Amino acid sequence: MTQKVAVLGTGKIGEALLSGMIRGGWATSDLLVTARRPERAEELRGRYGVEAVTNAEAAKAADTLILTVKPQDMGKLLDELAPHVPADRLVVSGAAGIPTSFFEERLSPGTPVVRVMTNTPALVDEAMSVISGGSHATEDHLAHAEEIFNGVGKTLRVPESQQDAATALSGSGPAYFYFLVEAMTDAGILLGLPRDKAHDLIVQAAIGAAVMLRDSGEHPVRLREAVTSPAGTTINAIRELEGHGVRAALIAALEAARDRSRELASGQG
Ligand SMILES: NC(=O)C1=CN([C@@H]2O[C@H](COP(=O)(O)OP(=O)(O)OC[C@H]3O[C@@H](n4cnc5c(N)ncnc54)[C@H](O)[C@@H]3O)[C@@H](O)[C@H]2O)C=CC1
Ligand SMILES: O=C(O)[C@@H]1CCC=N1
Repeated sequence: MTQKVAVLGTGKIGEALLSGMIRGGWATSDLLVTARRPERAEELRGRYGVEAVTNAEAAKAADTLILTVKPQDMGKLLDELAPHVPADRLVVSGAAGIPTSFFEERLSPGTPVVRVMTNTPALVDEAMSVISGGSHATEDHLAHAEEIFNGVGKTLRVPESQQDAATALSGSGPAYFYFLVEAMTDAGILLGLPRDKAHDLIVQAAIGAAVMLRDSGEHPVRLREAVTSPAGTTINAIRELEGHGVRAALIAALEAARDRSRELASGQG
């Protein structure tokens, strides 16, 4: 069955998903987008050849509605959409924090809702998208959401109770790695390297480490031990990281991200 999919509120994440779906072979005639600003709608039309419509038109025309506005804008979007969404539409939320019950309470009784937390590597087909169904989502609805998000990377189903933790780990996760690269590039400058060289060294070390983590089947501890020679350089660095509480800082940071996701649950911000 051909399914028309609309991305509503096509900002950074919405565009990443849209571009991935087109790369993955979706016909642009099966895709719709909505945007708040007319210039943005025009930009998306020009860049991808997709039709840009109003939120109400998208609700009528598409079988699957993917809502990618900020959590704080979701209540307003649902107020606008609710009168136009028949109960047989699949509603997919990409927003942090907001539970499926928030949508179910505002849409026609029985509307299936799937919650997905993806991340920006969707732009390079390396997303991690974590998927949970609401109370009316069937196996078919979850499989359809997986089909869409598998096009931009990996997917994983979790109980909805784990979504705030997933948001802290993989949703926000890329930002932590960019932060580390930024900090380590500064260290390279302190050690006398030009910024561009420091950046290239750290980025390639990150890519190499990421591929080994994914493909070697080894535990991260084993991989780190293989780098850490007796009386060598690495152990001096590790001692500093432990001394500065970096492990504890990361645990606290992810806990704070999880807590913020919980706070966003009301859609008020
Ligand atoms: N940026 C990220 O790394 C990730 C973001 N998310 C979630 O994705 C959602 C979007 O985040 P971003 O793409 O970063 O934000 P963004 O601000 O780039 O995109 C949101 C877009 O929605 C539009 N919008 C707001 N209200 C609208 C309405 N009523 N009708 C049509 N368009 C409307 C805005 O103009 C904006 O272009 C958020 O809910 C966030 O929690 C999830 C995973 C990762
Ligand atoms: O920072 C945020 O709220 C969004 C959700 C996960 C990543 N970015």
